[in-house]
Amino acid sequence: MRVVSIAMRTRFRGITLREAALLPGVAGWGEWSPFLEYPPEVAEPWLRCAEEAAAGLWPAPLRDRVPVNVTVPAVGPERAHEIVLAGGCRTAKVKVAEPGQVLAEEEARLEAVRDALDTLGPGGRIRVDANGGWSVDEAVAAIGRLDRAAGGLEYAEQPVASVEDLALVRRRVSVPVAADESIRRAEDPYRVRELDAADIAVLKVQPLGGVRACLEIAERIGLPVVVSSALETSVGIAAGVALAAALPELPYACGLATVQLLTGDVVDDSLLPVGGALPVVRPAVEAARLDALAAAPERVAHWEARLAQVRAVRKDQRP
Ligand SMILES: O=C(O)CCC(=O)C1=CC=C[C@@H](O)[C@@H]1C(=O)O
Repeated sequence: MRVVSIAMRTRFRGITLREAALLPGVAGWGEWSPFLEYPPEVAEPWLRCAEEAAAGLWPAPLRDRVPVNVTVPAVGPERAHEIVLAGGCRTAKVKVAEPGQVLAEEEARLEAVRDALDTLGPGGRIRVDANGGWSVDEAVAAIGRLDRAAGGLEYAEQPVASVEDLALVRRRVSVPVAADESIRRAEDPYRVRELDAADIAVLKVQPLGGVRACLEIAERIGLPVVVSSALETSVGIAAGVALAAALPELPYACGLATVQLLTGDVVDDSLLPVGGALPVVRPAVEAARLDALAAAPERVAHWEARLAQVRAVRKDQRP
């Protein structure tokens, strides 16, 4: 196992330093990078994703490029404008409902994003992600206001935390609703379908146990899918790209342009968007980069202990 530690360009999800473990296998490296606070049971499907990658078990691609969105953290309007211009993507996903933020700041962020997209040309789309940060009434009010500020929202992702509330919000707003945490953190990801709680399913390969597991969810959930990242290096992003490339239909841009949020990477040819899309490739890991980004020995020991804990959880789960 190799462990890397990479500084973020902008604080995102409360994180300023991203750690990832890379596991070798017959087909190359797989990335295992569950967030540090996740207990072993939660980190277990993330490991299945890394093992699948290292074993070379991805399905054949159906396309050779994957359209992506630029990800705009909860930053001020000037910075949001810069990020959208620099990204060159035609779709922007904007973080909203972060603690301590007021709606007026979010409206200003969305207006700046709209302005930057229009500078790049016609047809730009804006989606927002609230990470379950609103109550039902707050979500209904905020989505209306943000829809106006954005000049039309493509969709609102996880406006409220529970799947029941998601269904309530969906019935009260005209903007389409996407489910993320209601799928990847749920006991039963298919409750979203049973309750008619969403128009779109956001799938992340690591938390959901890999590319093939996600393909199965996509088939059973019966909703259009947006593949999104978990802030991986290009090794982990390649797994998301493999899923996006294998889906029978891909009507929306995917949230896989997040290598832009990192200050370093483990490959020379990072999976960064060109003309708003990622190429469907699996970039090769560079040994020199693993060395340059290597985490401190105590952090490597921490990840090794974590891996042992996840394997112990698996043993306990065996009948
Ligand atoms: O979807 C994107 O544009 C990028 C990925 C992204 O937003 C996230 C990645 C990792 C952790 C999450 O807090 C966050 C998300 O909420 O989807």
